[in-house]
Amino acid sequence: MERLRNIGISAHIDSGKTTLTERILYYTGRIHEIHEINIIDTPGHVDFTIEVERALRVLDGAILVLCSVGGVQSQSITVDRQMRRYQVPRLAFINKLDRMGADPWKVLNQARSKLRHHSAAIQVPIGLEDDFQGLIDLVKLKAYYFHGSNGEKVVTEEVPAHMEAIVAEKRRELIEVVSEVDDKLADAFLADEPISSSDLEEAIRRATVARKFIPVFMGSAFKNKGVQPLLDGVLSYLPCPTEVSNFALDQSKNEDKVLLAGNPDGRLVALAFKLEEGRFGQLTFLRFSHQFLGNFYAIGHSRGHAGKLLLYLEWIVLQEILLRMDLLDTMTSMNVPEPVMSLAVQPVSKDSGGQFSKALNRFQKEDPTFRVGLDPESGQTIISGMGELHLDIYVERIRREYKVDATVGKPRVNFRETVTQRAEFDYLHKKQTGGQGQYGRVIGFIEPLPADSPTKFLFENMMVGQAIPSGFIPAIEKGFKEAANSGSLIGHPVENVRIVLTDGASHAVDSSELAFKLASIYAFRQCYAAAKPVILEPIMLVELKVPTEFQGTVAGDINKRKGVIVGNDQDGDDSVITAHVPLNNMFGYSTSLRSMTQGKGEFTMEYKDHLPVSQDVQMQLVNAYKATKAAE
Ligand SMILES: Nc1nc2c(ncn2[C@@H]2O[C@H](COP(=O)(O)OP(=O)(O)OP(=O)(O)O)[C@@H](O)[C@H]2O)c(=O)[nH]1
Repeated sequence: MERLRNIGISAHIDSGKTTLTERILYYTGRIHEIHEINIIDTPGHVDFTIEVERALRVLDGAILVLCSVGGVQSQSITVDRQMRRYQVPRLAFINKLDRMGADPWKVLNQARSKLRHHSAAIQVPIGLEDDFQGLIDLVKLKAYYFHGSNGEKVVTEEVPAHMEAIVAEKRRELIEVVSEVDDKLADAFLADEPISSSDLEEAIRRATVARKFIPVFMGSAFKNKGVQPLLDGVLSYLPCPTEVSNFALDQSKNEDKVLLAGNPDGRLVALAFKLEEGRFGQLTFLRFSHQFLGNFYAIGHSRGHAGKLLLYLEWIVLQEILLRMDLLDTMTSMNVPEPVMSLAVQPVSKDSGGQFSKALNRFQKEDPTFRVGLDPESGQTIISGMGELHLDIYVERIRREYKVDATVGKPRVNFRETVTQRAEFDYLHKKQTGGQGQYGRVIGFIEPLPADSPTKFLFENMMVGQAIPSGFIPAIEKGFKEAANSGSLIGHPVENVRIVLTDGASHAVDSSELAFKLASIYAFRQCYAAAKPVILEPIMLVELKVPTEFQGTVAGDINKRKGVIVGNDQDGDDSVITAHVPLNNMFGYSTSLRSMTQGKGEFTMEYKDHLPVSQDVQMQLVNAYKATKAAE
């Protein structure tokens, strides 16, 4: 275990992740030739957020790759934020030192200013660009050169005399920076005691594992230089599985957290972090608390379960594993973002309904950001996800893999509705048409939940006395829930609402669950307008990088899209713009950015928040909704 590392490699596009990964596999003996395998990696696009999130969920450490020319780019910021959220200790690797314009010191400063990294270089390069020859390790004070056709022979030499001054300066900087976050090193540094290689190495390790420091490595993956020292760095400075607290949920104990690796009771537990429905059934990716030597087999089945836990699994594990495994745990809550976009899909022919639902079931199981629902009014199937591309891919897979010809509606944004003030209801539902009548009266109020409320819908029965027999309360809650599913402004779910029942009335013969459920639905609709409802729309955090000559045009266009520019930085010849923009105004944005910047601009976007739309937009949306309803 001490020499095992679970790591991820994350970076802006094109910085050399794939090249670096391949070299790592080569030098660790996993592949025997460079260019031998294809690496399956997770695209960094917002539409595939969940792939990145679940990978981060099971990592113990990571390497953030930065390009020594491009520096800290828009996606570097996004992936760095994700790693921070999952509290993943990390190293930085400044790649492509062989390229023209390579400047690792500039990149290190950007990491400090833009990513707020507390970091320092662990190495100094010997030469740069065409002349990049090797690296000096500031901890061990040795020079490394990489010989052989694939750089596999690492030759260690003394620090060249002409570099002693810069090495001394950078080593002092490293010690200073680490001292700021490591008391033990600080004591030695302040007392002016000599600091040995191993003292320094241990201090760097403590600070990195504690996520207070990010050591910076350098090299050229493509030219096979610097990868082995980076790997040594992974071993020296990133934690092994037993040093991090990775949790799963204990099903048998009401979802208590249990420690995965290094589990103190020595129980065999596992965390299921990804499911894939394949030709041979379900494939489950697990992280175990123990290391297995040799092969083992497991068979199992799952019952799907939405909610905080993504899936509950039941397992039967063969052979001796069966005896040792007393429970198996499942995914702890990942950051699963709410889908922001939906579209209607329908199989053209009724005969393909079976295949169609099979496809949808499978996608839902594999991808928690992909949801399937029914439009309560039209009865159409609605799929929701993280963006246009995300949904396009599933529509295409329905066609290609399941051979289902489907009609597809226009993608639309997932609006929500909410109330802004308290409103009272008092509704009597009464019908007497021969036979048994219907009688139910509900009295109470609805009001907004506080912004930080963990639930989006809360029903409370605060009735004193027995005006309504308690057996009818669940039906009342059900009625309110159903009504809140589709608000009367534009038919979207009403969220952040608290409904309180204070009184009511019933009839000995005519009251029924149905009568109370209907009374609640009508009560909700009755008081909804008085609660001053508003429409909420998804707002995206958009990061743009464009050559400065286009900055004005692009910023003007963001304003036209009702975006708010929150940041504007200069990065060499580029402008980096950060803005909050309504998703509804971002359809087809990549095409228009391309034409505004002659193809030179790039952008990333991720979900930020749901916020109220302006009054005029609300009017437009409400009118459009009324018009489609009238046409039906
Ligand atoms: N000069 C130079 N080029 C490099 C280096 N590392 C990678 N490249 C090149 O940069 C390009 C992108 O490298 P990849 O390894 O595909 O980068 P990536 O980060 O996996 O890219 P995406 O998967 O598109 O995000 C390729 O043309 C590589 O050959 C390097 O150290 N020096």
